[in-house]
This record gives sequence, structure tokens and C-alpha cells, in this order.
Amino acid sequence: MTGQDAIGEEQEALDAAHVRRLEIQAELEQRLRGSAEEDSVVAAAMRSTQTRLHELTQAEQGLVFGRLDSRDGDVLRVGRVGVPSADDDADPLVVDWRAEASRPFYTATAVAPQGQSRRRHIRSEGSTVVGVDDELLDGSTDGDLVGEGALLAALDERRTGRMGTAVATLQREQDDIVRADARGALVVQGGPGTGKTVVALHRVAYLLFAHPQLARAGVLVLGPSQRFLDYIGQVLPALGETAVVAATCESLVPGVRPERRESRTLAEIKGRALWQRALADHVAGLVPPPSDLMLHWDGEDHVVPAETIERLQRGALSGRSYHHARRVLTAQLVDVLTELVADRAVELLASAEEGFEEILDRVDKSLAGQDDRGARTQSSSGSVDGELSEDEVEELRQRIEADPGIAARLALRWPDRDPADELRRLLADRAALAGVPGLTDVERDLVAAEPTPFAPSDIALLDALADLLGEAEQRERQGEFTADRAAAQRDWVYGHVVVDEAQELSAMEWQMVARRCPAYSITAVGDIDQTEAPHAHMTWEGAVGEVLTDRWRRADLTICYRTPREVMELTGPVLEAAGSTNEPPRAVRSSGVEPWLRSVPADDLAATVATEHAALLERWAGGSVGVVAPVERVADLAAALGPDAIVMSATQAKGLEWDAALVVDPDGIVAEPRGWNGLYVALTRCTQELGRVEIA
Ligand SMILES: Nc1ncnc2c1ncn2[C@@H]1O[C@H](COP(=O)(O)OP(=O)(O)OP(=O)(O)O)[C@@H](O)[C@H]1O
Repeated sequence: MTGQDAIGEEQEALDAAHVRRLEIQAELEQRLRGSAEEDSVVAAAMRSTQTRLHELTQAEQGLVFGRLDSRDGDVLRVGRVGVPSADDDADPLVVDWRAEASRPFYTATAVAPQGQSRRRHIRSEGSTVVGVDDELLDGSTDGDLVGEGALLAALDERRTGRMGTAVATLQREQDDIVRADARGALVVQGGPGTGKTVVALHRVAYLLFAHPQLARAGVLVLGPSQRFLDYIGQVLPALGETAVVAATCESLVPGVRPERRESRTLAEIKGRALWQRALADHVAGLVPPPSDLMLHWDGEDHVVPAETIERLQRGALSGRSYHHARRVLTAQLVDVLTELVADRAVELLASAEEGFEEILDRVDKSLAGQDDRGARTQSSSGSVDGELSEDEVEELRQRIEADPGIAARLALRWPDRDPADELRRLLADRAALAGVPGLTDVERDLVAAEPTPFAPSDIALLDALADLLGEAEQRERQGEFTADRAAAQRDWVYGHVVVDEAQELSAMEWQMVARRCPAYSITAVGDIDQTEAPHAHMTWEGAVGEVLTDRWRRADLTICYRTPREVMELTGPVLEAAGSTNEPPRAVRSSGVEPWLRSVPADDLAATVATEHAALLERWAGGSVGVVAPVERVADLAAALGPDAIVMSATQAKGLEWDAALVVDPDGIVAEPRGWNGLYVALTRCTQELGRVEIA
């Protein structure tokens, strides 16, 4: 069959899939119009219909991108979404890339063909097939890459500043991670450009497909910065996914944002795991010590003895947050007071009755003296026993509960606490900080010197404190997922959490992650060698071990898809200087452009950068050029290069990529904290050309 015949054949199949897709869309729209959200079952069905409709609508581009021919002659077409045939008994026109049946498309090799004889990559523009790329799985060729032609074509495309999907060209080691078991935490180590972000995002799409119940709780995607989240922002919608909240660690606590930057030293101190224990101790110290409690009701004083309070408080606190325990104890104290008041009523009546008895006795006696009528009967005394009926007790309890005086008295004893106020108070209180074990006096002074306003590392402390304190008011358990609802609720529990650039998280930020998914269904991707955060870890054991303990497993990505071989060759000594213990990734492609270096006097730096930047923009017209410089040079360079230029520090460049990268003053980058790691990031941002301008 000629290439043209193959294109014609695939065009026919694609046309049929599109026709059927539109038919299904029309059916779904009809169904949505016809049903009202009457009850939860109907509402749930509608939501799933909407999701399906959304997926189909998004799938216009790349509806079919692959085909597998089995040795038995069966043909299976793989695409962004499944498209069933109109005939129930017929094979589907397209199988969803996430379905188990599609797996050999990503994993079959000539050595292990899994019953397949050929894999075909189908390239289309809009709804027109423009090319096919066949790979025979009969042992005639074997390489590391699946669908090499299609992959290299994808990698060579111009970078637009937005990440694209890689469903058509996911590689075996990537696919293994995408489809890995959702249970437990998975930490993926991969060098620059190994597709960690790609894998993490496709994993979200896969998990939501394979475990639809996850959509009820949603997935949280944590990235290092808003700029990064904007960069990847198109991928999940393009994969049809909407059950996702994207955030940074700084934006995880609703309504609170850092209001200032902070020193690395302080960020490191406040990121340490020891704060979790210290905050728990602090909150435990806020609980009032048991003592006799005097409560006033209806003109009477009632005392709840310290021992009773101690017993109830211990029970209320077990496994509960400060506020939850407070609510439980308050309810119990209302019960206790109700009992005391009810008992007092019985006592009063009893004593009143005693007085009454005496009178009656005297009357009896005097009467007995006058005639022989017998003493009064027992029944006449028993008719008034003072016991309240159940309804009366309940009514009394409600009155006590609603009484503002009692509520104020209980609130005075065990007050509500606002987490932000409490954190400010603690951080400013040198004496209270003395109770934080593991800090030196100098470190305590540093913390106490800058208690407010909140800096980035305070967000994780605030989150921990808010969690320990719990909600002051009882709330409904979380309902059905909507991104707005989940994002607005600090203690929303997600079905899965994905962390990108995971090497940057402090131990306290890992606590934030763990809190949002106590089942530890977590995928964390990162490169420990690109770490720039102030924590001192150079291994994953160190970075995540304190929080995830032994409840995580590791996977590795070893092939670099972004950075060309010519550039990767420069990184060996940089990695070594950074103290890396990891194997550098292997670049799959060469761009044919040798990296270059200009050495200029300091005074000529800005002018040289401007000239080289303009030249790169011209060479990579239609694509993108990024400039990475030491922090203190960024503002001046940005001003010199104009508003459209992309100029940033190594930290800001993390996770991003451009066709060409211009690294300015590499020695200046090295001189920054964790500078070798920073230079490693800067050097690995380009897909085609790397230029460096250093000071001679
Ligand atoms: N299987 C693939 N098919 C097509 N493109 C891919 C594939 N894997 C990775 N890429 C591309 O390679 C580039 C690097 O991927 P990605 O940004 O996910 O790497 P990374 O490991 O997160 O890098 P960094 O460590 O720099 O953040 C991106 O342009 C991505 O689209």
C-alpha cells in the first residue's frame, strides 16, 4: 500500500469517527435538554453526560492519532476519546487512549510485540489526515523509542509558550507511570525535559478515566508558580479534564496570600518538619486546664467539678481538633448542667415535700388525738415526686443550650481561636517560641523578629495550625466536586494530588499535601538536582521521608525529550558541582546547533544580550526565546529588552521551555544560593539553541 493509499484509508476512518462523534454529541445534548435536576441520581447522571459531552467536544483535534494491527488481522484505532459504533455489536470506531486495550500502542516493541504486527501514527491537521508513520513490530527494527518519527516531529515543533498534549507519542517509561496504581504515593525522579510534567498531567487524565469516582472529590494539581500553571493550563482541558483544581503552595489556604518575601534562612527554618509537633503542642496548650466550673441558671449556682471536666475533656479531645473537641465538650456540659438543674428541682421538691410531710405529720397526730381516723395514705404523698418527664428535660436542655449567658461563660472558658491571629501571636512571642524544640536561640530570634505580615513559608504553618484548630463552626461534609467549591474549602479532601517540581516543597508543605489526600493517593514529579528551595536535601528520601515516611515508592524517567544532545553534553560538570548522585538523562535528539558562548566586558553585557536576543528571535521566528539571568540583573535586562521579551531568574524558569535560551552571566547564577542547581535549570530550557553570554 502506498503512503497515499494509507492516508486515504485513515481519512475515511477519521471521517466516519467524526460523523459518529457528532451524532453522539447531538444525542447527549438532547438528553441534557430533556432532564431536569430533580434528584441526586438524575443530577449525577447529568454530570456524567456533561463530562462526556465536554470530552467529545474537546476531541475534535486528534480524534484518531494511532492504529494498531494485530497479528490476527484485527485493527484498533486509538484516539483522545472512545467513539462507539452505531451498531452495538460492532467494534468501536475509536478506543480511548486510556483504555486497557490501547496500552500496546504505547508499550509494544519489536522484541515484545504483545500480539501486534504494526503501530501506525496518524498525523492530522483539523479533520484532515496529513501523514502516517508506520512501525513494524515484527522484529525487523528495534529502538528505545515508540513511534520515533512522530515523536521527533512533535519534539521539533516550535514552542508557543503553552504546553501541548503528548497522548499520541507517550513513551513506554512514561506510560508505565501514567497508568501506575493510584494507591500510595509515587515519587517520579527525572532530569530536565524527561516529560515529568507531561506524565503528571496525562496521569490525571488517565486516573479520572480509570477511576471515575475520583471526579467526585477532584484532583489537585500543585505547581511551583502561577506562570507555570498558566503554561500547562491548556493540557488538562485539551485532554477533556475538568475535575481539577490547579494551585501553588502559596494559594492553598483560601483567602490568604503571602504579603512579603522572606530570607532563605527564615524560609528554611519555617519549612522544617519540627513545626508540626510544635504547633500541635501549642494548640494542646490552648486547651483550658480542668477546674471547677460555676454555671448560673435560674438564680441558682451549679458547679461542675474539675474531675468531671477533666474526664469529659479527655474524651472530647481524643482524635479531635481543638474546635471540634470544644463543640463536643460544650454539648456535654449543657447535658451536665441540664442534669444538675433537673436534680436540683427534684431536691427542692423533696425538701419542700419534707416540710410538707412534717406539717402533715403534726396534723395527723393532732387528728389522731381527736378521732380514730387512720393516718393519711401513702399514695397521697407519692403523687408529687419532682421528677421531670423526658420532654421536660429536653425542653430544659434546649433552653440552656440557647441561653446567651451560658454560651458566653463556656466560650470564656474555652474560646474560639482564629488560626491567623494565633500564628501571628505565636511567631511574635519569644517566650512561646522557647517551647518549640529543635530551634537554636538565634533561630528563635530570627523568627520572632519577622512575625508579620505573612511570608510564603507561613502559609504551610497557617495551614497546619488551621487543621489542628479545626473549623470553629460545624460544617456539612464536602459535597460533590466543583473546582470553585474545592478551592474555597481549606480542608477539602481530594481523590488524588499531583505535585510538579516536587523537589521544591518543604517538609511543612508536604504536610499540606498529605492533609489534602490522607489516603496518600499522590503523584509527585520532580528533579532533585534542580532543587533551589532552601531546604538542604539532595535525595528524595531526605525530601519526602519525614512526612511520607515509608509510604511512597519511586519511579525514574531517564530520557530527555526537550534538550538537545549538544546542550546536555554541557551539563555533566554542572551536575557534578551541584553534588548530584543521579544519572543525567539521555537526550533523544540532536538539534544540529552547537551551543555558543560570548565573553564580554561587564559594561558591554546589556548591549551584547540585546543584540544576541534580537538575532535569536529572528532565527526562531514563530517560536519563543527566553533569557535567564541572575536575580539582580533580571529587572535591568527586562527593561533593556522591552516588554515582549521573556526575562527571568533560574527559579522562575523552572519547568518552562523555549526554542532558544540565552543564559546571561552564568557565573552570577552559580553565585546564587544553590547556584549550580540553578545553572542546571537555566542550561536545560531550550529545545533547539543555547547561547551564553558571560562576563570576561
Ligand atoms: N512522549 C512525548 N511526546 C511528545 N513530547 C514530549 C513527550 N515527552 C515529553 N515531551 C515534550 O518534552 C518537553 C519536556 O517535557 P516536560 O516539560 O514534561 O519535562 P520535565 O521533565 O517536566 O522538564 P523540567 O524538569 O525542565 O520541568 C515538553 O515540550 C514536552 O511536551
